[in-house]
Amino acid sequence: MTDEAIITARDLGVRFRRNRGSRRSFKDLFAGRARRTAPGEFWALRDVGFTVRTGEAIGVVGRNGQGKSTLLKLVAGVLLPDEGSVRVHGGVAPLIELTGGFAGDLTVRDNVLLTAGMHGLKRREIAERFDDIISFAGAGDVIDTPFKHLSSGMKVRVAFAVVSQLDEPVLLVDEVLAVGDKAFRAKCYRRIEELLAAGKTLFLVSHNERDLRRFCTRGLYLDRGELVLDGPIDEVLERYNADHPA
Ligand SMILES: Nc1ncnc2c1ncn2[C@@H]1O[C@H](COP(=O)(O)OP(=O)(O)OP(=O)(O)O)[C@@H](O)[C@H]1O
Repeated sequence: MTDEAIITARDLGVRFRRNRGSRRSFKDLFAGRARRTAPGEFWALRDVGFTVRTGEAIGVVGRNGQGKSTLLKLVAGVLLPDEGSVRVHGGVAPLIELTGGFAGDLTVRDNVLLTAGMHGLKRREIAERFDDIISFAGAGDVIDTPFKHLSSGMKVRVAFAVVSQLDEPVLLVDEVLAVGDKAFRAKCYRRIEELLAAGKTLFLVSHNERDLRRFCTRGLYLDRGELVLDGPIDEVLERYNADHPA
């Protein structure tokens, strides 16, 4: 691990509406920052700040709906904060929703090519890694199948296989891995260990304590959108368990 900060998050806030699809009305766009929380709105995250050094492995814990996925989406840059900022020095390989940002109508092959290309892999590098990706996923039979027709488990297999082959320095893994079967999960965990050994930075959202202790050195505990504790993973889990006994 080096002392270099790879992620800096300051005063992060994300506001959602409880009962409407769209996050912002046209009128809101002109109301500016002075606008207070309107009725029906709530803060999914508020005043969240932390710094991550290269090579750290961070476990994000909290009950359902407390802002964990929202935080990962901010780090991935797929969601913009309403307050504060998050800066990542380098690219992010996100495995954060079942679809992994894949295009449902495109085939597995085209999704692999597109994702690898979007993350800056050269044509030759993609060609070299393509077979490994397909074989890691066990997706040889579905290469030309539209992604949307894959089973949930197979979607995750393909997404993990690609994301873990990108050269980005930061890897984000949401609970999606829980969908994979036991043998595939074991394979993913070995791959995550290799990536950590290679100096990558990891964010892992999980409700599985064993996984969190296995991979993570540090924990972020979110409750009602607030960062309750940022510390060594053992301390964070102890506090979380004390607050919410099974
Ligand atoms: N696009 C959205 N519009 C409105 N509310 C949302 C949106 N996305 C998330 N939320 C809400 O924000 C809160 C935080 O959600 P988030 O998915 O970050 O929780 P989480 O801690 O990851 O939960 P889980 O453990 O269940 O995955 C929840 O109340 C959720 O319903």
